Amino acid sequence: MSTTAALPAATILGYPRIGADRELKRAVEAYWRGASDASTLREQAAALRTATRQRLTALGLTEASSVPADFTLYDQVLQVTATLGAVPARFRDLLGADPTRPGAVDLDGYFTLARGEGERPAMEMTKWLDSNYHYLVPEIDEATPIDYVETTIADQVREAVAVGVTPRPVVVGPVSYLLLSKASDEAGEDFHPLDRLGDVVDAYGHLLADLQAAGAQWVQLDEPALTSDAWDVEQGRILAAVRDAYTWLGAVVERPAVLVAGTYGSLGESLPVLASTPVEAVALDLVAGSVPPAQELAALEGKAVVAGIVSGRNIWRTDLAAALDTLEELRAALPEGTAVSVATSTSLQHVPHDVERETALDPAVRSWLAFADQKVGEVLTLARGLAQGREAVAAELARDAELRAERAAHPGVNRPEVRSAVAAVTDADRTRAPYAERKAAQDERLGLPELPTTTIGSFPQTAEIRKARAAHRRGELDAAGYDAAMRAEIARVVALQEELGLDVLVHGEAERNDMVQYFAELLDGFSATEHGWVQSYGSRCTRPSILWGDITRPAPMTVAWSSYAQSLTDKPMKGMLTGPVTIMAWSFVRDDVPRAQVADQLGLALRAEVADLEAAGIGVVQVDEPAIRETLPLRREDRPAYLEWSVGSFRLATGGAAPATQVHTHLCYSEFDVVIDAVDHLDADVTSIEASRSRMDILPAVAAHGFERQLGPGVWDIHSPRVPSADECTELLRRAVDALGIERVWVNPDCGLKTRAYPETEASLRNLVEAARRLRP
Ligand code: MET
Ligand SMILES: [Zn+2]
Repeated sequence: MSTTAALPAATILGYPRIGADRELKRAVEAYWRGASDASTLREQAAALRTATRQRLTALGLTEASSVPADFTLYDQVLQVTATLGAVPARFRDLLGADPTRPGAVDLDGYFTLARGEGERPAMEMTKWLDSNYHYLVPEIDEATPIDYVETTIADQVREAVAVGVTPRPVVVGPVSYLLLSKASDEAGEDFHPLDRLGDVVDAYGHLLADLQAAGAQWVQLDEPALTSDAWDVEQGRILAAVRDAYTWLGAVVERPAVLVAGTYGSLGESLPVLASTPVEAVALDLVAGSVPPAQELAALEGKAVVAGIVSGRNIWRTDLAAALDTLEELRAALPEGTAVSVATSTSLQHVPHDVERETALDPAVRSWLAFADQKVGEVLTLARGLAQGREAVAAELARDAELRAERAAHPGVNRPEVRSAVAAVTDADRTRAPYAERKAAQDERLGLPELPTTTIGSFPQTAEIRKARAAHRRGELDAAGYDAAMRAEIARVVALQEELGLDVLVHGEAERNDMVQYFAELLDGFSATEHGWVQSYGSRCTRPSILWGDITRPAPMTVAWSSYAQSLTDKPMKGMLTGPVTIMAWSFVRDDVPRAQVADQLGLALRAEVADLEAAGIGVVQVDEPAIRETLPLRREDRPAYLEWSVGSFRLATGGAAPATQVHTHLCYSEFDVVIDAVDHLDADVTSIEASRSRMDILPAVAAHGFERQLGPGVWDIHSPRVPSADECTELLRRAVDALGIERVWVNPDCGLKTRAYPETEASLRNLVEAARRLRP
């Protein structure tokens, strides 16, 4: 590297890829269906990139290297896997599909990695840090090919340069890539993906050279994994990896300047290590993290600093005055003359595009929000304020202060009756009768056999259900017609469960489009958006609700459906609620009160719902908390406080239930072992978890922990259309019985059935019931 171009004064660390109207989703899904061909898809993707570049330029990101080049057709981690040709052994034949690019997958191969094919399961998907985005987990072993084999990332740079824009390519950095990987099934006993750091860094060296050749002046290497200290490898080894990787990459002769981005939290001990390497700039997340101590900042002498001060995670306007305070504090603590750029804290991929389009939203609420495009404006404003002084942005500061005051004074934001109800909560409200007493009362009331069978709640969402919901939304089906359609569906699902011989029935959740949105629409304090889509994974998007006010429950939310369902059967009907933590995790949550306050407000609303279900004669209530694991803080020291309020809110929701009411909870896609203690503290009578894919591996840990209540480790992996045989279910169940004792085991699938079709649902449930019967004494 000869000369380093200055970093732009304002930039963003990434931008949503899916398109303001989900163009990418439509384009790739049409391709998958065979409704378009590869060249059409490539053209559509290029058009989307062009539109994004033009949009960002029009919004004011006009300096060289201020527009990120971070596009990928599916996932940013998979993009690195493709770039390195680092595919799992079961997909190796896909390498070399394109003779012009030896060792690389082609377009179809890229999608096959993500989606699987025939007997070959897709690469595993898991949550990206503590966000709702899912990435594809690389599977690495001693023999995984790792090389610089494909040029998609550099091609994006060339494409932009050709139209006069110098973009800043964004790539997941080498250390995070390996920390986010898992050892493949073929790996040796002691292998850790970090063992391959040298090969990965070597490949990145070639990538950097190609980016330089393509015309990039800067490259951004995202190292979000460095802001967590909860990896399965010692911190010292991670720090050594950081030092080695960036010392080595710094020595690459032909390369752009390197910006290492520490996103989703503070870099902590990684910061001094990065400071000791030749990288040209470091990005700090000042939203999830904080301004580092002065002596660490002093070590950054000679490097540029990117200050991530506008949240890439939430949808609230930035408090501009407070942000300027932080930026000035940072600048004052840095060595004299350090260049400070203003940026978002993370990529904006977690937020929707443009709040201006939300014309149906209450204008007051809308005025408090900033989506991706508004955040670009905030970054530019703050950069101007930092460079020229507050007077230069006086109008923006005044407007922001005004909106902030309006928000604080809005009657829905602060409801005294809600605040005092939360303040009046006591420990007793979060405490049920001792388990032994509950167990006796529930056994007597429910009279269930040993190894009781149940499902997790939802039944397949058929085309008819979706049609009825859509017609109702469009006003073509009136409330009575919609109600009748849902009741007919409930009756069908109840009859099916009776025929299958299940013991605890569900109403099937036909009326729910989504397990969080359903409640958000019925509670006060939430708003929905029309266009607020964010990428969840691949082509899948969600439209999170906005939780902006104090929460109240104007009317019962589930009682009519559950009691209708109960009226159709003598078997116990399970009422079905979504827990406070999951409602929060899958919504955009207000930033003006502590999360513990919000959680307790939700807890109280759900507590009232539980009471109404009980009053309607429902004897079993399930409160789903699948998200309790995914919002676990990235740093261990922050976890106890989180678990305290999150567990507390669940207990508030369920703590009023009578001893004879059986409380269930359900967790899925979770590494159950890390939260086992917290789950134990939920004090649910029955907990269902995901366990079939891991062949019940979790059970010894559960048994060792001394988790004493009932557990339903899933015996059917509902994420796949495969029907497990009765033998297979029996075998899994036998393991569960051996580990836990027959009196504690429930028999259920891994998760809800709403994404499944009826044929495999019926066949699988039949086998599941059969397995329980075989093992009953
Ligand atoms: C993601 S957990 C899903 C739980 C919900 N009760 C269902 O069955 O769909
Ligand atoms: Zn689930």
